[in-house]
Amino acid sequence: MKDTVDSYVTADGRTIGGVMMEMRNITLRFGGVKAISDISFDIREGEIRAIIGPNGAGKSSMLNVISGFYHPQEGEVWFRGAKRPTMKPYQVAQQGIARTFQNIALFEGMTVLDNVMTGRLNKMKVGMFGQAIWKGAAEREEVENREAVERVIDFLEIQAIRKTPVGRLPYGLKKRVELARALAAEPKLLLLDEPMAGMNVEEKEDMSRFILDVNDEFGTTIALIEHDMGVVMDLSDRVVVMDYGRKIGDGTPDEVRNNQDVIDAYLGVSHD
Ligand SMILES: Nc1ncnc2c1ncn2[C@@H]1O[C@H](COP(=O)(O)OP(=O)(O)OP(=O)(O)O)[C@@H](O)[C@H]1O
Repeated sequence: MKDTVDSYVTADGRTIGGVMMEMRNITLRFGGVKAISDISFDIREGEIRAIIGPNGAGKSSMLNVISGFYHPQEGEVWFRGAKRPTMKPYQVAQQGIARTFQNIALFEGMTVLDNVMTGRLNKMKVGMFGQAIWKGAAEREEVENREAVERVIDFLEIQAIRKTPVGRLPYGLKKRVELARALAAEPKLLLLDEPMAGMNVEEKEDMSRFILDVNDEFGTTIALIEHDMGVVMDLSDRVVVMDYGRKIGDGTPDEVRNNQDVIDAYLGVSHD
């Protein structure tokens, strides 16, 4: 039903719009290894979309295709109604797609504030040369950047640590700073690679709340990979399930939970 309508309202009152991103028949190989085998799915405006699957299923590879780090040998990526040409990651970022990484990728020696500021780099239009010529424009841009960063810092409740070097923070807070950096780019689509990995229960609860709030208050579309099933089923509107590079399920959390192929994959039932 949901695949055929333009938009719908979720049980908790959020509006999910039309298709934002479409992966069509994506195949990605590394030498002889087929990391992704002919997979198609879409992500709708305003949606929280999860990609799940056992280890080595191809989830990170898929996120890397979306963010332009990997280029599939076959298939097409469509974004907001247009087929995307082969793009470099920074070009994908300029289209409004930001991401976090499975292993935290922050500058440990830099403060929280400066790390979050790096999320604005793809927004800077004036550049070094321009700064010398258009002083006014450069100053305006600087103010805009500062304001956007401060908004995110407030939103994610990390004011108290804004001057702290990231290397000194506990793991859960580093993950939150990474989210802040991605949000500073004001993305239309936010990709989260295992946002809860390595977190304790309380940290997971906090992160879940922030993800829901980002989606609700900024209207950001979110695609995430996550191993914690409880979290995935609570957070997501729809779930894609991968196994050995293939798509074995796609639907609401309830549909996926009751899908026999998915149950088999998680129980480790052998393949023919
Ligand atoms: N850069 C690469 N070079 C070669 N093989 C790769 C590369 N990246 C991924 N693979 C292979 O592609 C397959 C899918 O890996 P991928 O990391 O996408 O799976 P995953 O579902 O994200 O796994 P995990 O949950 O363990 O992170 C694996 O067999 C992996 O070894």
